Amino acid sequence: MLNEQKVAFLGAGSMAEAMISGMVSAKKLSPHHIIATNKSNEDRLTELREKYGITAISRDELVYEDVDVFILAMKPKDADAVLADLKDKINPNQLVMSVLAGISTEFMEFRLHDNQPIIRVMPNTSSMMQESATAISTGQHVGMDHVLTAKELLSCIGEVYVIEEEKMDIFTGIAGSGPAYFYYLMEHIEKAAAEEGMPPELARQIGAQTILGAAKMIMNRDETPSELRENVTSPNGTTAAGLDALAENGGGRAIMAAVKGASSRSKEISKQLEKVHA
Ligand SMILES: NC(=O)C1=CN([C@@H]2O[C@H](COP(=O)(O)OP(=O)(O)OC[C@H]3O[C@@H](n4cnc5c(N)ncnc54)[C@H](O)[C@@H]3O)[C@@H](O)[C@H]2O)C=CC1
Ligand SMILES: O=C(O)[C@@H]1CCC=N1
Repeated sequence: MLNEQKVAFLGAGSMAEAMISGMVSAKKLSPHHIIATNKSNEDRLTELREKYGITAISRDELVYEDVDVFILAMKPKDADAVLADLKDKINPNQLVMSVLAGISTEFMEFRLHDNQPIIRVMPNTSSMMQESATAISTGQHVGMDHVLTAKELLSCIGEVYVIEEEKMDIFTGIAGSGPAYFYYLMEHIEKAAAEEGMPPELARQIGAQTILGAAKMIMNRDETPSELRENVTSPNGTTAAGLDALAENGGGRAIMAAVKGASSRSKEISKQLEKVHA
């Protein structure tokens, strides 16, 4: 189904690259049918072309009518300018997907054609390993065929969850921004290990394997995370000491604050744009 589809990214930064990498690895689309575009950075396009064998061209070179699916992948602050430009170049049969944090389908629908099918997407950079947790929510003019196309395309980069748009902010707090929390955790694991004399590279491998193992346990076992944690924790043992230190230092609160902070920022971006364009 995806075979003949042409997918054009508008914006060629880290998120676009992570998705492109996953899509190329999945081999469901011809790499030539994956098109990366940006406003002006030609070196970046050359890099992507050489690394992934895709079509990488400037926005001005893009033949808009040949594209089946557009993926908006610039920063939210550039959305308005890009949408204004896009409106004159696309038709209402083309599917527009957007990975922009905080930009609602309503905002995009208002700026494109009546009846434009728009799907809001929240992937994460683990797309590069085809391990993204990706959410989609649909605009008013999206049909089942569009949803199927989006799901098939995004399954190239990992798991896909269809959610209500009002849940996009919290999804962003958990999954869009989520990899950064685990990288931050790893940075501190490495630091503690180094202070105890373990080489950081070795600590990195051990820490990553530990996160991977815990994730697989959560995904494949029936126990809840609390039960799994209890199974690790011997009375008066090492884990109890570690968890006590986490609690004493506000570990749980800090994790909740991170998720809620990112979610709030997603809401705030939406509100700021609504205000500017009211
Ligand atoms: N980085 C991440 O982990 C995630 C990012 N996102 C979303 O992805 C989007 C892009 O984020 P990043 O890739 O991290 O940013 P980035 O700064 O790495 O890339 C932005 C890209 O947009 C291009 N650009 C800027 N103005 C443009 C225009 N007018 N027309 C075409 N291209 C234009 C830039 O040249 C650059 O290639 C953001 O909206 C962000 O909310 C969503 C999920 C995760
Ligand atoms: O930091 C950001 O705004 C983007 C959206 C989710 C992850 N990165």
